[in-house]
Amino acid sequence: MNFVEMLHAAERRHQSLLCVGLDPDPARFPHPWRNDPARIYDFCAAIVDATADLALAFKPQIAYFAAHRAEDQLEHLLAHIRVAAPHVPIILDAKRGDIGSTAEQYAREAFERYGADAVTLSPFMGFDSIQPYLQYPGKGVFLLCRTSNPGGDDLQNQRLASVPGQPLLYEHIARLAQGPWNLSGQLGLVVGATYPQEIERVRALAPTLPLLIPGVGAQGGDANATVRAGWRGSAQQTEALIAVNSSRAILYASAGADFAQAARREAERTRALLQAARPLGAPA
Ligand SMILES: O=C(O)c1cc(=O)[nH]c(=O)n1[C@@H]1O[C@H](COP(=O)(O)O)[C@@H](O)[C@H]1O
Repeated sequence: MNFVEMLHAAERRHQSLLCVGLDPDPARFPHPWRNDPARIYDFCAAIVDATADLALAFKPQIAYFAAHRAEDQLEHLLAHIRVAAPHVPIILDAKRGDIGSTAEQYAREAFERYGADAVTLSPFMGFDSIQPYLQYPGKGVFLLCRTSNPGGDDLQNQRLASVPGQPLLYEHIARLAQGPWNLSGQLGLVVGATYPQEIERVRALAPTLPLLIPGVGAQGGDANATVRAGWRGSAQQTEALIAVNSSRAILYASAGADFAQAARREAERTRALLQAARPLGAPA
């Protein structure tokens, strides 16, 4: 199964559009694990176990591991997800972007070392910085398009005077990803839940691509508006998926010993909000 097929299968199996983000911050762990980076694996594995049947995808954020010299724990975590949640694809949030020869090493890290099913990338350095990842058949590649942060405007909302139609930069990225760059059907786009109008625009420009949409939960994005803007489906089938990510709101729903149960409750709540927002006539 390729990444997109895995995503569709997980969506059907778990009736979920929720991507559970794994951004482990030891300073927010419950006692007695607080401030102990050696517990990153234990914390994340408990979250995975508590949400395995609720998630459309898991998204570990690599910086939260690397900053604590915990890459070995990340490897171990991906191996655990394969066993505990074998139907749930893993998006490694790395946001890489570099010249081809270096990108080859990053691609190897994501797909061979960690065994991720998909990766997030910055498209800033152009198509040759994306190509090495496309050499891995069946793997998914999400390109940053219209990010959830306020500073996303600085570049992404600039107009490109030299491109026919003078699109905004994020619109141009969406068109490239839907069209000429998507040689092997592996591309998807990242669009922030904090900007539903832009999600709608990206969806219009990229009708068949999976969208990774972070920004509900801690960043305050509206789950209902997000789904209505980005979800494409009919009564018969889902045409193009969205994976709506929430990290901190789930991970730190409780600071106590009940953190995993609280994470499950918050994941259930978010999943239900996303399901309820699907347009009428769409598959339940
Ligand atoms: O690529 C991402 O995942 C991403 C893109 C974006 O535009 N905004 C964004 O917040 N993210 C990531 O999504 C997660 C959001 O976390 P919460 O705000 O805690 O739900 C973090 O891991 C971010 O790095």
